[in-house]
Amino acid sequence: MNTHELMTRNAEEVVTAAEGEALAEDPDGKRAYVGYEPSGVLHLGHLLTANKLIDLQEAGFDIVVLLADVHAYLNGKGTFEEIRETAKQMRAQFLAYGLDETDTEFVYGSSYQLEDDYVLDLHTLEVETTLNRAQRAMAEIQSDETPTVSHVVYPLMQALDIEYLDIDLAVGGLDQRKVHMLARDELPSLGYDVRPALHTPILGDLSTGEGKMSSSEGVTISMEDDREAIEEKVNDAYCPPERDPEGDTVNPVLELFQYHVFPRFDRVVVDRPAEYGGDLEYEDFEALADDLESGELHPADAKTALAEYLDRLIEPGRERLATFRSGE
Ligand SMILES: N[C@@H](Cc1ccc(O)cc1)C(=O)O
Repeated sequence: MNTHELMTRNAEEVVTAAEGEALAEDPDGKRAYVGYEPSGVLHLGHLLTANKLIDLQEAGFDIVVLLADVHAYLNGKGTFEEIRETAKQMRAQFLAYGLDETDTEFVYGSSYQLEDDYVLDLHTLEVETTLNRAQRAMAEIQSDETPTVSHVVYPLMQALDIEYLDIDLAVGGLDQRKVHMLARDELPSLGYDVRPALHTPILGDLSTGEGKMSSSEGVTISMEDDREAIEEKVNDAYCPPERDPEGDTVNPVLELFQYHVFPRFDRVVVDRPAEYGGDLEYEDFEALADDLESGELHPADAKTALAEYLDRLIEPGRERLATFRSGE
């Protein structure tokens, strides 16, 4: 896979596509980042963007993971001390998941977001941006409680992070799109460059294939889940035999293979007893999806394999989490 393919596989869009292409031509020394509000336990939502970071790392980008402690604080996620502690756990789980320690820079937001220059730039952005625009930027990030002033400061700080972390490519789920657009529109008013953004899709809920999968809404798989819990969730997952069911529904089992399993494994083996035709082997997602659609691969066998591969992916992070919890 060439650099541009690695960069764009499984991505929903790059804004703009032309800027993305230019970047892919020479990724050496270029910096890509994702920011995460610290959360104690990683779930598949975090891992989807982490997979993209691993792709970008392989393509030659330098990776920055922002542990967005101040943002979590602004978003009402606890006391500052709690958030800092959680951020440490999160970092350990990301490393265990497969981000290369020597090529990944972890930065705490609070290490630079409280400095004079940053805060003054923030105030300038506050003057430049309408309340309405800042609120719209937050619509898909902030949970449904009553918005507070902190919720409109939040996206402006996220925009500034791109400049202060010296980022060449901002990465995030599609829910970050409006913040990235705000950054593209407003950074030049401070004399800073416009940077491209890459967005990953938001996957459907495991049990229904509808809406969005996250820890707060619906069923997801997290690093807290043991093999049994993963099997249970995957077994209960919606898995229609046809590939593209009508409307907004997706096949979550296929999505998990596409976005989580195939990017991280060269080959997927589905165990099947000899009397049912023996093992099946896949080197790419399309072949597996075709077999599921044609009936060659039974949904129950696909689910058994999916649970096994997800378990393998999550295992190292789960162990780190257990070590953390036992106080080591
Ligand atoms: N907005 C991101 C967190 C984030 C914060 C600051 C950033 O610079 C980037 C990302 C989220 O929803 O989790």
